[in-house]
Parts: sequence; structure tokens; C-alpha cells
Amino acid sequence: YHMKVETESVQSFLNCRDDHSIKDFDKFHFSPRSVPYKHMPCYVLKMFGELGFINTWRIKTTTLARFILFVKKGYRDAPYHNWVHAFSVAHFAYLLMVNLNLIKNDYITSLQGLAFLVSCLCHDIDHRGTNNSFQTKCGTVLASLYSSEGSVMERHHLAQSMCILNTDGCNIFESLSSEEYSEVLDLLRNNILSTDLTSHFRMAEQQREMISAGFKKNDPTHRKLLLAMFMTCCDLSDQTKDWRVTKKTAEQIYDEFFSQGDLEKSMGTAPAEMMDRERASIPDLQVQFITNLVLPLFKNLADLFPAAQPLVDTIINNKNVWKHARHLFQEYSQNGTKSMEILL
Ligand SMILES: Cc1nc2ccc(C(=O)N[C@]34C[C@H]5C[C@H](C[C@H](C5)C3)C4)cc2n2c(-c3ccccc3Cl)nnc12
Ligand SMILES: [Mg+2]
Repeated sequence: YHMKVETESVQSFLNCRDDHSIKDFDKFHFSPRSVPYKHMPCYVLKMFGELGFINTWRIKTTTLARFILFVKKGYRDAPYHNWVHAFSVAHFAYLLMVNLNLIKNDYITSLQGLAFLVSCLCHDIDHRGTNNSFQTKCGTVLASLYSSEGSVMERHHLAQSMCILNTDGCNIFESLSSEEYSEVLDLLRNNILSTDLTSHFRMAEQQREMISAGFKKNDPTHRKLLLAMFMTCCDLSDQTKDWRVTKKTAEQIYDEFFSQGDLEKSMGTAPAEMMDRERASIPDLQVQFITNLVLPLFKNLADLFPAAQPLVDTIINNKNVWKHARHLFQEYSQNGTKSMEILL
């Protein structure tokens, strides 16, 4: 059996070298969800290589390969919060570093870049398809562990990531010096905890001020705010792709949300509107989410990096499609059509 697992896992790292069907992998418009599922681990390895992390941080390829497979295995088969989501979030981190030359123009150091990519890959490990308020409301084990500090799920994702790093043959940071090691773990913690949207709302104001006052490259607070901003951009990067991608993502997210709402109803608690399939209007919720969260965030990014402006334009396009879809939904949902099917 072990032989089978080993050969299978080795196999999953060989086949992207000869996969010439993938073009534009380095471009903002590329959808990482179009990469064949079985090639994803190999493309993660490729991203580490292209960014120079394997050489700079003396990462053993076998260790990195094993780490990637353990991270992949750490994800559950949730409708949205699964390995494909993790791969797409990590891919956007790669796109930011490559297209905005973040390390070359020393917006971030190579160590911060390494931590950034690893954080994206690990940021939702072992997600159960239910959010923080569900953990606290239903008194789950994770809530008993972390609800006093908040960001319950994010603390669990961090804990799971640490477990993998402490697993034999998986510690990709083993060649780092002790101060580099403690810095990279600190970065992992800050990055993963910053993917809690509640804390994003708190930092959004400071990010706005930082951008308008002028970003200072050697200001440690600015660095922290910038990395937190990047993490949220990666987490929401499906919004920067064409309509088909954002529509499919919405289907997966509301599949998860509505299942949580059903669960809450069966437990006798009333779900939030966005979790309640009887009350939620997906186009309205998406217009709000894009207006209140996604657009301000990517406008900040484009203010600092003009090369990111096309992302803002795509987001505005998608928002207009949702606005246009709103009245289509009202018309169709009268006669019970499963609303998302009406959208091309
Ligand atoms: C397309 C899309 N729509 C989304 C609509 C809504 C929410 C959402 O959690 N809203 C909030 C709204 C307020 C203040 C906080 C805490 C709660 C109360 C719930 C956030 C997320 C959405 N989201 C995400 C996403 C990003 C990070 C974590 C989890 C997810 Cl699901 N990624 N893509 C999307
Ligand atoms: Mg998360």
C-alpha cells in the first residue's frame, strides 16, 4: 500500500513539466481552477521554484513535495473551502509577486514572500464548511479551544499548519536559521489570522490611511498591513476572474452557506439571511459584498500598484452582471426556477 501511495505521490509531481496545454499561467486573467486537479501539487512546486524559494531557502524538493501532499490531504471536501480554493489562493499570491515584482522592488522580503505563499496554501486547512459564528453559536470543539481569542477557524487552520510542519520529513523551513525560523512562523500566524474577514474590516481603515498617506517600505506596521491586505486579495481573488469563475464560486459558497443555514435551523437557531436559502437573494448579497469589501480592497491595491487596475475593471464588470441579474432573479424565482441556472 505504501508503495502505491509513494508512486502515486511521486507521479503527481512529474506530469506538469510536460503539460504544455497551460498558457498564461503567470497572467492575472488566468484561472487556476482550470488547472487539471491531479496537476495542482506539481504547479505548487513550480511556483516555489519560479519564485526562487527552493534555492534561496535551501528547501529539499522531497520535503516540499511531501509538505504539499500533506497540506492537500488536510483539506476536506467542502463545496468551496477545499484544496482547489487553497490552490487558487496560493496561485494569486504567486501572480502578485510575479506581476508586481514585490520582492525585486522590496515591497516584501524573500522570507516574507515564502511565508506569504505558504500561508495562502495553508490558510483554510481542515475547514468544515461552517463559519466562525457557527462554531461559537453551536459550541463546537473548535469554539471551546479558541472562541475566547476570536477568529476560531483561522486559529485552527494555523494549528493544523504547524502540525504539518512538525511532521517528519515535512518541515520546509528546516534549513532556516533560528531567527529566520521564528520570523517565518510569526508571519504565518499574522497572515493566516488576517484571513478572518471580521479582522479585515478593522484593518481596512488603516490600510486606506496607509495608502493615501503614502506607503513606507521600511515601516514594519506598513509591511504588516500590506501583507494582511495581500492575504485578503488572494482569498477573494476569484472575484478578479471572468464571470463564469465568479458565478461558479458564488454557487459553491452559497451551497456551503445554505447547508450551514439548514443545519442551524435543524438545531433550532435562526440563520443569518445570507445563510438562509428561503431569504437570501444571491445577486443582492454579491452586489453588497463587492461594493462593501471587494472593490475598496482592490482599489487600494491598484492605488499602490497601477498594474493591478485591470483587476478592478474586471470586478466592476462582474458587479454589473450581478446587478443586471437581480431583476432576472426576481422574474424567474417566482416560478421556482433554481435561480443560478438562469445565468449564462
Ligand atoms: C463571493 C464571496 N461572498 C461572500 C459573502 C459573505 C462572506 C462573509 O463571510 N461575510 C461576513 C459579513 C459580516 C462580517 C464578516 C463576518 C460575518 C458578518 C460574515 C464577513 C464571505 C464571502 N466570500 C468569501 C470568504 C472570504 C473569507 C472567509 C470566508 C468567505 Cl466565504 N470569499 N468569497 C466570498
Ligand atoms: Mg478562511
